Amino acid sequence: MAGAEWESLEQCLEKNLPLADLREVKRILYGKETRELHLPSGAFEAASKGDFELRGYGFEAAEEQQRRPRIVRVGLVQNRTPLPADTPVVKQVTALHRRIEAITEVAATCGVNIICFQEAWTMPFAFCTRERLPWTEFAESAEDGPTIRFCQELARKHDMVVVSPILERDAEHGDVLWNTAVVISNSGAILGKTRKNHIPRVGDFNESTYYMEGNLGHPVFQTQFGRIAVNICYGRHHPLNWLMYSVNGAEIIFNPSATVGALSESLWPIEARNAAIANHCFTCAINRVGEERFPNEFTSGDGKKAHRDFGYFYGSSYVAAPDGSRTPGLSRNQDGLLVTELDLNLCRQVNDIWGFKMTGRYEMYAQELAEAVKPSYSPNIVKE
Ligand SMILES: NC(=O)NCCC(=O)O
Repeated sequence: MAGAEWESLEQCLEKNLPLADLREVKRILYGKETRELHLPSGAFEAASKGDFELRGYGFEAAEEQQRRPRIVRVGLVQNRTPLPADTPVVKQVTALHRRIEAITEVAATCGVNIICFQEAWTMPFAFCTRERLPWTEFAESAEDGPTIRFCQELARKHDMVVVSPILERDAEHGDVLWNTAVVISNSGAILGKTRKNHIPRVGDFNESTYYMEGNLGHPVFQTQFGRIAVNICYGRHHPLNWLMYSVNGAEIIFNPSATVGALSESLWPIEARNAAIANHCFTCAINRVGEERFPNEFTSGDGKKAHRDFGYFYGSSYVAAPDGSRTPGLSRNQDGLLVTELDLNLCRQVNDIWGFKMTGRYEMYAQELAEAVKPSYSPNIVKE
């Protein structure tokens, strides 16, 4: 499996396909072409100086007579952990704060209204180790922890909604840990939090050692820029999880993730895009970048030799639209900021064309599912 030396699927296609073929391949792989967004030259200079990729795209919606366009700019941030995993905890968190502060600064100059960081962005993805210390020391309060206060400052300074996925320690309820995303309004007030509903038990993703399945359901947050929800990482494999955010009215669903190439890279371009299509909403898939090495070797009961690293986090963050089109991905090997302009009117417009909300048989599914989860259930298989 390719590591950092292979930059992206897009770059490979552009390099190797004749123009006419490239157009058709892109039409099928990405839907209709997304417009390149004009971003300030100073932003590109700052990105290049700060050693991260900056890309901008825009999705169009048709003009309506009775509604004005509902334009919003989202920023997706993917990044490496800047310091080795055995550096003292506070140093690692501080370095990540500085990195994100610099990228958010550039996002502000690009007019970003809502920014979302990657899953558990304040720490290395240490859940593979199943060790407690020092990794549980990265957990902090979702109400007044240092990262939340830092994000509140960012939100106020840049008039930006901030979606901050962290490892949460809930001191009010037995000091329990959760995999949480905190949504901070552009006023700086905490709008609320949402927790990861599904915990992976696959490969080295041994996250059930640290926290339980989320208990907050599928909240949707009304922001000044639209209704948003957060489906954290592994939740993207569960179509009903996406559906429930959409049932509650989400227009944009963020999917902050941490996943590696050998496990999921072929699923990555499909799942968030499919969710955008099926739910008539925008989806924003974000993945971290690079390799993270841990001080002690670990195994995961899969016959593989003991190892110290997780494999390759392949970045490739992208945004998908309700009409099935999507932006190209950020690179597989660099920190990056993807700025995307959305017209939220597209959600209803596509709903009116395809009508999945109208034709979905939710009552029938609800009844059948309510039966199927009963221990006495017998599957409806018709036999000769
Ligand atoms: N962080 C996380 O849930 N990763 C699981 C692997 C995957 O969903 O690709």
